[in-house]
Amino acid sequence: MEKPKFKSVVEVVEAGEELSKRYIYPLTDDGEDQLFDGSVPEMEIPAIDLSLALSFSQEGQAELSKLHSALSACGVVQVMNHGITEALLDKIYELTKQFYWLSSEEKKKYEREIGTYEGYGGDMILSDDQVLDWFDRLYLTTYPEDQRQIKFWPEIPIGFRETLHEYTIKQHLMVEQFFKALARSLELEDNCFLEMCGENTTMETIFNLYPPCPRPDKVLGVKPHADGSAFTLLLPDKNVGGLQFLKDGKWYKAPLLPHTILVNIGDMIEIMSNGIYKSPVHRVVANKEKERVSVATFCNVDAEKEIQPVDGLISEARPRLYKAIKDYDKIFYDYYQQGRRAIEAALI
Ligand SMILES: O=C(O)CCC(=O)C(=O)O
Ligand SMILES: [Fe+2]
Repeated sequence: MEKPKFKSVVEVVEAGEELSKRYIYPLTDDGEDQLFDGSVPEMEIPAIDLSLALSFSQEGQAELSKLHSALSACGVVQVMNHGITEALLDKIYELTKQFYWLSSEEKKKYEREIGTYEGYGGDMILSDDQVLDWFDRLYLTTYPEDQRQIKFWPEIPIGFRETLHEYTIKQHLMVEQFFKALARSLELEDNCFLEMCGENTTMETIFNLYPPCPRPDKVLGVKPHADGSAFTLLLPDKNVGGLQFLKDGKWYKAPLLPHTILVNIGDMIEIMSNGIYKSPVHRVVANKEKERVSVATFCNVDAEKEIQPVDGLISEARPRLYKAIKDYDKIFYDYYQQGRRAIEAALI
């Protein structure tokens, strides 16, 4: 159960208080962990033309092979030709920033309640010894429409609701295409994942703000985690870096990638693909001078559906890795806040 509210990071900053110990990461024996300052090597994230990948042409086949090798090696790609205009992506960034520039009083009209995700607030605190992440967020269910809680959708900045609605419709089309590309890249029927996910695939969009942090050497924007989604569409800040991925035990920073959408695999597709596609562990480091924003959309499996590795991806050479699992989101958050990977609970 969530503990009573701590302060939002913006409130901590505004009050000019000394940094609470609750944000400081304890030292571990692994010196690598302490490199929070962004001086890690840059990761190359392959670019995939989504429209071309689905085109039934030779070039399309090459694109699908590229997708396969990227997702089996590191679980993240930048997607181009996704059907969403640059202008719309720019508008989403802009409205996110404008929302966070509002007064605390205005933002609190959309404040989430203790023990629930939806709305504006800080990191959810599940235990007294949990190290807190340096972000504030606005968490909104966007799809299907009848699951929206409109009272949490900001009325100001003007246009926020309409633009998020438009973005959701466009994302939904892209999500269907991406599910098909995933299936095709694994030589499965186009609708294989879509059918397993159920008709009620849900989408949640999270608007993250990382204010400047006085101790970026000791505090993290977001602790290391893998996403519990099927996959995540991510718009990282166009100008301020901070996102890092763990690959073969080492951290790499994501390059700044204006105008593409990063898509990372989440635990659901790792399970359904029998571990062929990886749900990458990632984190966000804090920045001393600059604020950073990002907008992540989690595409989730219908909670009622049981998910498991697809038959066609199980063989003698590749035995089944995961059991059938339901209501994954219920166990996910507990594991997440302990810095553990929830997917371990699904391992055979
Ligand atoms: O801010 C980012 O770039 C990533 C955020 C993230 O990993 C998440 O919200 O799950
Ligand atoms: Fe994430």
